[in-house]
Amino acid sequence: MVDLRFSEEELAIRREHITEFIADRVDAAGADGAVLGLSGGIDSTLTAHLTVEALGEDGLRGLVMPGTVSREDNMSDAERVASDLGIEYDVIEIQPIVERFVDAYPDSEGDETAVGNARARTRAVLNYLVANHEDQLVLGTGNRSEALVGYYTKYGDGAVDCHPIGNLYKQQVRQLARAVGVPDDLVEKPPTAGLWSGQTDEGELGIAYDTLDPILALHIDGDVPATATARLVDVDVETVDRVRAMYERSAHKRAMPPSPER
Ligand SMILES: Nc1ncnc2c1ncn2[C@@H]1O[C@H](COP(=O)(O)OP(=O)(O)OC[C@H]2O[C@@H]([n+]3cccc(C(=O)O)c3)[C@H](O)[C@@H]2O)[C@@H](O)[C@H]1O
Ligand SMILES: Nc1ncnc2c1ncn2[C@@H]1O[C@H](COP(=O)(O)OP(=O)(O)OP(=O)(O)O)[C@@H](O)[C@H]1O
Ligand SMILES: [Mg+2]
Repeated sequence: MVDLRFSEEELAIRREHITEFIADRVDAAGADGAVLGLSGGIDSTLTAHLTVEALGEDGLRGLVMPGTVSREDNMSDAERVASDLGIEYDVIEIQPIVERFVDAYPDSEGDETAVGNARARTRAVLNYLVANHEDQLVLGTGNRSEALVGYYTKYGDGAVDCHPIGNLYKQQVRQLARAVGVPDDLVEKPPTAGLWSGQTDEGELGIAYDTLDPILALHIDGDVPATATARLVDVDVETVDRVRAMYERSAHKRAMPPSPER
């Protein structure tokens, strides 16, 4: 299996690079710190840790935003992260807001994707409500694996001012999370978008991150042909082709909305 984890030396360099990036973005914007959504998952937990390293505990506000499908253990983990880091945080229930959207367009009721994405977009509106009012930047928590396959909600969790961990594949997110002291139970729990009940990233994507990451690194980022990638990762070539299809189908999420040339 192809291993994308960093050497100790490279890991330390990456960690410093990301904390400098966060401090530089906030400084360049003339902002008074940053805000991010805390879900109890590894991406937001790692981003919060690195932001406190960069800005100090006064530089970050966390928003814990449960909805009806949010698991209670995830929400208590999110509050534990905020308390352990010593940052200020608010708990905001999104269900009443999401219900208003569904009431406004009742045909959407029961559509898991549409309503699930409305949950992610409701959180984005709240992030920006706080950022505008507190003069802060909204930090994204997306990693490179999610970005390349488009596994996020356009203008939902994708609506942010910068992506501090956006260059790390999920395996590397786990490695850096351990290094900065994220508790093992948070590093090891199955990633979930939490948009509907029972959802997991690997279940919905149909592939484990330990398989997806090397395919992305070799075939998408490294231009290694599909057949060679399949051999190196020990999967069939159809799996590599399926990942390429996800990458191509989601190109619109990684680009500015286009206009006619003239
Ligand atoms: N070719 C194209 N050119 C321009 N725009 C295009 C387009 N194709 C679709 N679109 C637009 O994009 C929309 C579809 O994109 P979008 O609204 O994002 O919706 P979609 O990609 O269908 O769903 C979001 C996916 O991301 C997952 N997710 C969401 C949030 C968080 C996480 C997580 O890991 O935590 C994962 C979620 O489980 C789901 O699988 C369409 O309704 C259309 O408006
Ligand atoms: N209930 C929630 N409260 C606050 N923010 C949330 C909530 N659910 C999702 N988010 C925001 O949306 C982001 C995207 O979710 P995503 O699941 O990709 O990351 P994660 O939960 O941090 O990590 P993991 O992928 O391991 O579940 C989160 O990092 C967080 O910023
Ligand atoms: Mg999650």
